[in-house]
Parts: sequence; C-alpha cells; structure tokens
Amino acid sequence: SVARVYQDACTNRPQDYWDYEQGVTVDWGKIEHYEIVNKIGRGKYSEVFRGKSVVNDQYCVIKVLKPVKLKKIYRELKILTNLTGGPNVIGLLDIVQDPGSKIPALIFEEVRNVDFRTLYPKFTLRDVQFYFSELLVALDYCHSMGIMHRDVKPQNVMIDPVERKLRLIDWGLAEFYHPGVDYNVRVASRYHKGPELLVNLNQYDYSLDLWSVGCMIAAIVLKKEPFFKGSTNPDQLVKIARVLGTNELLAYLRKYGLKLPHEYDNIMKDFPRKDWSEFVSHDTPMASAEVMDLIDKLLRYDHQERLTAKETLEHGFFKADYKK
Ligand SMILES: CNC(=O)CSc1nc2c(Br)c(Br)c(Br)c(Br)c2n1C
Repeated sequence: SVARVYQDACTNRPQDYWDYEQGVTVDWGKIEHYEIVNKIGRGKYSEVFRGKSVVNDQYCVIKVLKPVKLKKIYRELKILTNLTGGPNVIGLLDIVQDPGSKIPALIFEEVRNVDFRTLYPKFTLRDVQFYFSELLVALDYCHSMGIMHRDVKPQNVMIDPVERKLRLIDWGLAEFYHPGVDYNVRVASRYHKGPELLVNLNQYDYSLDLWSVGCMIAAIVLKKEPFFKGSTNPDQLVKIARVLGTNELLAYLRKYGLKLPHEYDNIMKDFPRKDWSEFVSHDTPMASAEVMDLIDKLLRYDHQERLTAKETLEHGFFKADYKK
C-alpha cells in the first residue's frame, strides 16, 4: 500500500536529501565548547545530559549516542539536519565527537520538560487542543518532508508548560518514506505500535504516527495510560482487538492479503467491537463528543483510513470552544 499523502516527498528532492547510505558530511563542532551539568536520562540508544555551552552560557541538552551501526547514526543526523528549524521539531544546535571514543554527541536546544505522568493528568481539554495541535504541526511538517517519526509516544514529546512550548524529540527511529519500500516492523514502543507493525504489514507509511497520536489522546481523555497496554507484541494486538473487534481485524488482514501470524493462534479470541461510548462515563469529563469522534477516526486498523496529520488539525475537536 502507498501513502495517501506526500508519497513523492523524497522522490521530488535530490538524492542527497534522503540517501544516508553514502554517509553524511558532518560539520563537527568542538566538544570543549560544552560542559555537562547533570544526567537527565538514558535510553536504549543514548545517554542524555543537561549541558551548558561555555561559548554563550546557554543551557542545552547533550545526547551521547551509544555505539550503534554508523548507518543508523547517519540516518538520525541526516533527518535532524533536514528537519531542524521546522515547527516544533527539536532544534539541533551542534554535533560533536568525543576525541577518545569517537562517539558522536548531539547538542539540542533545552526544553524544560515536565514528565507526562505529572503533566497529562492536569490537562484541560483546552490544553489537549493546544499541545496536540502543536504535535500535529510537527508531524505534518516532517511527513511533508518525506519523513516518518516511527516512535511517537509521550516520552518523545517534550513539553515546557511554563513557556507552553512543545518539541518532538528522538528521531533515532525515524525513516525516509519511499512508496513500495518494505520497512522494518520492529519500530515504535510497544504500547504505541500501530496494528500494521503487529501483523507484519511492511509497506506502511506516515499514517503509523497518527495511530500513536490516537493512543496518546485516548489515554489522556479516557484516563487510561497507556490506552492499549500489551504485555508482549502479540498481546498488544489482542488488547487492540478487545476494543476494535476481532472480525474487523480479520477484514483488515483480508484487505491487504495478510494472515494472522501463528503467535496469535492461542491468544486471539473473537472479541466484538466496542462502541467508543463504552469508555465514556462521569469519570471521563473530558470525553467530549468531538474528541471521541477524533479518537474514532485515528484509532483505525486500516492505516489508509486514519486521518492524516493535516486532516486531524482540521477536525472539529480543534475548533470546539471548551469553556475555561
Ligand atoms: C533518551 N531519553 C531520555 O533519556 C529521557 S529524558 C530526556 N531526553 C531528552 C532529549 Br533526547 C532531549 Br533532545 C531533550 Br530537549 C530533553 Br528536555 C530530554 N529529556 C528530558
């Protein structure tokens, strides 16, 4: 299957825009220009520090990459340089290399992020409207630039509630979109994996990111974080089928000529589709008719049915006037 939008974003650009296999010419900065203030986190592929530039006294975030295949580093570098400066994309300030280990470190603009587990429970519907429109602007931008993020999740959406600033971070799993290419389905983080990844539909596209957005919005307004909480990848699809229905899953598979992989034989049951109204109660005061309609249009098995980032921004939910 082919993306409904931006399918030729890369083909319309010069080869060196998307071809990271040839390597990337890096304009290396000077590591001595930065000092580490404190460690703020660690991921599978990196260690992250709060840093400070000794040149301009600006605080920054230093992402020290763990040794991975050079090709993967080139991909992240090329994507970051292509996107930096775009709306709500984390700003890459510098690229430096540790002289000894030769490991690259990426220097980013600082975001005074508040952890989503603390922030999201305090969100009003107006906050959901504001921050998700900011996230969707970033996604429509990167999609228009021929890039899928492939790891959209709360941990990769930095929000400074004081400055009301949002930045999409961690482009380490992002990839360039080309029609007809078979992509690795082992991407994204389990709770935010789209059905296409769980049924091994390799020719996916930008719409993968919109599934993850749907999961994030549903988790906030229905107060169930994460919304689909699988214990394994196969169980992740079972949790989705408990809501969207098993027959609807089989129809999705049939449309793309896919069979349910054997690891589902003993765990997939015949679940009826649930109506979204079943998730709405007095305990979910933010579950407005508009946001439930939006969730219904994002959390679709069929990636081709999902709203695009631009269509989502135009949805009535973002136009509704929720009283203060
Ligand atoms: C690998 N992820 C972690 O260690 C989670 S903590 C974390 N990583 C961050 C990254 Br990367 C950037 Br860029 C920026 Br800006 C901020 Br703020 C970050 N924070 C808080």
